[in-house]
Amino acid sequence: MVLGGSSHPSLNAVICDKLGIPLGNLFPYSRQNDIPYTPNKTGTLLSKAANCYSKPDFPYAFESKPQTPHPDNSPTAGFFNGTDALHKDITKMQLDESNSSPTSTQNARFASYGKQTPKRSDTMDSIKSDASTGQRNISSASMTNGTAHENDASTLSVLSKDTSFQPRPGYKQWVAQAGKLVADLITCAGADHVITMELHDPQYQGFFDIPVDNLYGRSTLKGFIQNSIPNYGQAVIVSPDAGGAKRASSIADGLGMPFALIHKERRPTKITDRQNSTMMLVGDVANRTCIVIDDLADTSNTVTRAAKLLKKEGAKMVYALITHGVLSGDAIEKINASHLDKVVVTNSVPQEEHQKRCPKLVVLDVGHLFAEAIRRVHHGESLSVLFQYD
Ligand SMILES: O=P(O)(O)OC[C@H]1O[C@H](OP(=O)(O)OP(=O)(O)O)[C@H](O)[C@@H]1O
Repeated sequence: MVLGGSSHPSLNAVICDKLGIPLGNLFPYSRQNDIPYTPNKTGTLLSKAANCYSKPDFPYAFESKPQTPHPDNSPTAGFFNGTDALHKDITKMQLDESNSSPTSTQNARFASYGKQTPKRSDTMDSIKSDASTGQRNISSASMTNGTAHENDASTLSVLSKDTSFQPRPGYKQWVAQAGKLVADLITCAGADHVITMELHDPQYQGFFDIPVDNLYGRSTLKGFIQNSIPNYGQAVIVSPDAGGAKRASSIADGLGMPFALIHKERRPTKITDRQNSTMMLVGDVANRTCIVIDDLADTSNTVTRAAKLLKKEGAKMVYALITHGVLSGDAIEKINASHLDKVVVTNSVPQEEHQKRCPKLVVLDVGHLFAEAIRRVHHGESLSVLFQYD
């Protein structure tokens, strides 16, 4: 399945058709909402939506039924679900084995789990004590004696019984629950491998219990800078917020270009204060071309406000290079009216309609990256070559 891939419909369809795999979709759920899961909490992005959740006639609730996988209910949560299921299998096989002597290699293997587990209480204790101090030293503990599958058995035992998540009083979860839920749904639906592009945070690969290959759009964006921006060596790469600084600075380092950072503060006290959140520039952009790099533009507030600030600070031209051009709501109108001179996006999101309405929009194709990744996965080849330019 291709996720977050080229959304050029015909291209995706051709890739999937040729390889005999189903066509996937975007994974926009990895960006967390900007409020904790408390309906009456005043937040920023989704506050208005959150307030309407508390109205009695509103048809949806934050907590879905059945409940969203969550560390508090570990039997349904992704990783623990897997280990629980495996643990149950092992226990069942142990019971079977106690009724009849093992006749196959597999039965003999699982029988050894049962025999070894009691002897490993010292190792389990050490893991338990490590967990209580916030450190999991499972790998080193499990290598102290025994074979790999013996270690697996005791580790599974510990994970499913002893390390269930205990929230501290007052602890608020800041997790993209929708992202975890959708990852679990995809896995439950039968996917055994996921290919994504530029997850908002690479850590979101951990939402999945199956292998994930997260591709990057940076090589494509770098190619545009080198081939289409005149005198790009004199330009400045700008990150519009601290969260994207690593992404933008890696491009600046790779091309030997200077780097500037905009500090975006999104901590208003009231819903209506959101537009007043402040942006401050660190770096010199006067009389230079600025290239704003970001992973996504949704409302396009971030890039349009960045462009306004950069022009105010003396920038000659402002390009925005964005991997995922979601461009929802009135984003296109904002871009048209903004100080941005050009907005460059990839076709990880369909751009045909956006292009008709936005003369500043340039679209780069990333279909070949997905095609190569799929080909390599299909033939069991390494994917690392696809990341070497990042
Ligand atoms: O077009 P917009 O609606 O303004 O959204 C785009 C911004 O949102 C994301 O960052 P976010 O605000 O989530 O902060 P982070 O990078 O620190 O996670 C993303 O990295 C962009 O900067």
